Amino acid sequence: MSEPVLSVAGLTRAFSQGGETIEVLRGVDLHVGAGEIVALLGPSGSGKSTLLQAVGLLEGGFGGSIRIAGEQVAKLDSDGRTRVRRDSLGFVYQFHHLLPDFNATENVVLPQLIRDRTHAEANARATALLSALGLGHRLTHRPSQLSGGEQQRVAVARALANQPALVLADEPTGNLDEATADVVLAEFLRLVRGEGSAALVATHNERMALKMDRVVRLHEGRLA
Ligand SMILES: Nc1ncnc2c1ncn2[C@@H]1O[C@H](COP(=O)(O)OP(=O)(O)OP(=O)(O)O)[C@@H](O)[C@H]1O
Repeated sequence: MSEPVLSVAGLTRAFSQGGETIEVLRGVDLHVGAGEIVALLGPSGSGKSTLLQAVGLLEGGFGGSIRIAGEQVAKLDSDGRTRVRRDSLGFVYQFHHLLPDFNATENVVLPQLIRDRTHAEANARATALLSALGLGHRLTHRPSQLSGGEQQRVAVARALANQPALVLADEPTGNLDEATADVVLAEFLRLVRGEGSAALVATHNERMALKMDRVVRLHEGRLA
């Protein structure tokens, strides 16, 4: 069997707050295979975002082991973390975090230029991804000129722009009404599968979680 895209072992994270220590992650073990889409389910405050931030190398202060695409990344310095995020990871958040002064295409082009693609290559890929998400008619709209669902589709295209081995998504449809959320999630899953990426998707929505390949549940700081 090929090595998992993500292997987390004994992951811990505690926060000190007002003289009290809150142990949010108490030894999380998790493996995500190549191309596998895993739902990370848990109630509010159970530590889903904390886990995604650790795996996304966005936060320090955790203990344990994290391997991404075969590389131990838990102890990398800032340059190393930036490299892994750029080369192996894509991110989708509840709120899109698109660059407001750039249009839809440009938001998907920019991360590719950091990977040394030519402008023509990056533009072609951005157009293909956005068109696959039904945004072929919105390529030059800025985020403020797009609906919430359209903005999230652009964020999905941006996350997949560099063909990441692993997409980390934190409540990717949490800001959308139920009907729009269903459509955007279906498109997200179709595109991630089509691209062959793996994904770890945090949600508190059981119904959405069941549309993914596997569900893991965060409970009292561990995965069940
Ligand atoms: N910087 C911090 N300092 C202190 N406590 C924190 C910090 N960040 C998170 N926590 C606490 O850790 C717990 C887990 O938070 P986290 O955001 O990971 O939960 P979550 O499962 O993503 O919740 P939600 O579904 O509401 O987004 C919460 O009780 C939160 O208050």
